[in-house]
Amino acid sequence: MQESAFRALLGHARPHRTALVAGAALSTLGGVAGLAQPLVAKSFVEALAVDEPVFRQVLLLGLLIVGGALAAAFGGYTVERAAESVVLGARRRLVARLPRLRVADLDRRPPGDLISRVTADTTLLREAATNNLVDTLVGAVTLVGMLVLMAWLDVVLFLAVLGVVAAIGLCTALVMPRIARAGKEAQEALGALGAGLERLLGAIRTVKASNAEQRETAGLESAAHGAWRAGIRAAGWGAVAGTSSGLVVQLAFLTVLGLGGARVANGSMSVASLIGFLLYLFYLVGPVAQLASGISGLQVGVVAVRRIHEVLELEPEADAAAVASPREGAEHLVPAARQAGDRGAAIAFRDVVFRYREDGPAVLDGASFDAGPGGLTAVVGPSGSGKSTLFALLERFYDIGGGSARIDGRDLRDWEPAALRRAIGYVEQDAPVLAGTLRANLTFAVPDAAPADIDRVLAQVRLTGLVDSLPHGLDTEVGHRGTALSGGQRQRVAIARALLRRPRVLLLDEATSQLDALTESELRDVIAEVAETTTVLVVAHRLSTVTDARRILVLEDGRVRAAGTHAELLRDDDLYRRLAATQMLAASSLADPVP
Ligand SMILES: Nc1ncnc2c1ncn2[C@@H]1O[C@H](COP(=O)(O)OP(=O)(O)OP(=O)(O)O)[C@@H](O)[C@H]1O
Repeated sequence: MQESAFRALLGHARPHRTALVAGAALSTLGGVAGLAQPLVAKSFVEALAVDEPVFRQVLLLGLLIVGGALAAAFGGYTVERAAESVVLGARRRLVARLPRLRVADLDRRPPGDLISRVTADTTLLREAATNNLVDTLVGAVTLVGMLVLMAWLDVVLFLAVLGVVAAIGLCTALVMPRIARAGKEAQEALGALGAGLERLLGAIRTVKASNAEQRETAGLESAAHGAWRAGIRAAGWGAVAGTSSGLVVQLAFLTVLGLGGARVANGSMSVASLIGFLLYLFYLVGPVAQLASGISGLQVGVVAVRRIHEVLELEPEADAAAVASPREGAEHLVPAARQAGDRGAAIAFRDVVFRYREDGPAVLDGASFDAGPGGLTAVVGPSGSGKSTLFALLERFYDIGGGSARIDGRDLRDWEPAALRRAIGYVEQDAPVLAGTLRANLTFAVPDAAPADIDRVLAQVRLTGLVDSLPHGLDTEVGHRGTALSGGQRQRVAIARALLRRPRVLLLDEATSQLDALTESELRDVIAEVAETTTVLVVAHRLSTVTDARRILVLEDGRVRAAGTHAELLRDDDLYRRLAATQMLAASSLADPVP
């Protein structure tokens, strides 16, 4: 995994290799120009002393100063630019992938942690895939070059130095995994911090109402402390690596001095070679330090890359864009192909079994029913009996585990999820409204909706009055999660959004629970009208809203235990009778009174 993560890290740098090499070369050139300046300055002073013309030296010095500064600046800029591009590349891949991940995979990961992978981990990647990589490569190449020159100067001393380099390698090998572990813990703690923040801010009213600010803050502080502790540990191990390699180089210096002195004394080495050798050793400190810092940065980068690739490697759903031109046979599910006289899709579930987790309980346990084409089918049953799960399966948020589920005779698993969803209007249980304008929310599924269609659905959901009263009409901002709207208004926006799609299947999950009785009854008429050309499935806790459904399915423990009209179920099904009795619906039509 370490190796494949390193390969993945190189993969992020590869598209920018030309810029990285050019930037590193320019920076080096800038450094060399700096080193040459004292020499020219010396020649300038010498020329002055003997009263010679100094024009050449002044020109050269000017060139070195300006050229060196420009090369260093441009080199630094080129590397930083490549670094930003590495981050951009990773973030673009992540943001393109995240919304296409399967709901089941997203369920298992807190959104805050995913956000931290897009923001914090990509930032770490920035240094690793550019500066740390350049440092490691330049350090390694310089080190090898110097070792070759040393071997050429004196083999015995070279072998002594080689022993020292091996000791540095050993130190590094021992310390680096610890730096990697600390880096991993720091990133995980940051992920936990993101997840905690998302939990806190996502339910801030409940947090305040429960006086839980302090408790929640304590959790966040502990995550922040975790990141701090791990960061400090990584810094400590980094210092150990740096210091021990420095010490080892000093040791090498003394060894070479002693051994070299002896070799010079017995005549097997010249003083000039010893001086040259010692100078190389002196210069070895730079590349060794560069290599150590490069490698320790790469350790942290590898952790970040691993976290990024954990997301990138998750299997995405089929690309929605690919479904814009539907596969052969899928055309009839695309709304544009909705035929005149289309009555909606036919849904058939047979012995459907479904578990959220492989080792979890069967949430649907042999559910069978038929709905449509067209007509209103209501799904009722105790809380937790699997009603919302039925809708999630129809949307292919999850795939069924057993039995068969078909739409228009075709197995759900054979539909491209995106094509399937184009045919369905879905109003979730808590009717989410997104930050943005009212118009953006309404046309979310049909961005090019005609104004007349928007007006039509607004009238259907009884929102025309609200829109007229708003200062900016449809262009009014609804706030984060639609907080500027009331619960009932949010539900109506969500219903309007689904209706605008002119779906073949309309799924309403407790979609009118927050409406006043009058508006709810008006919407019931609209839904009845829609049901003439659309297969409508409604989940309702309040049975009063579904008594006139063509068919009512009674769900219990993941099974459809009974199906029929309100009157039939009152007559034949105990559970339905009990549900109806608690809502005082049974009085007029109950043949067999509730015990
Ligand atoms: N994403 C999920 N991961 C794991 N279990 C889940 C998930 N969603 C629902 N469940 C479980 O599946 C069961 C059925 O849930 P579902 O939401 O379908 O019930 P429901 O009939 O719609 O309930 P309610 O009327 O309260 O909305 C519940 O026991 C619930 O805990």
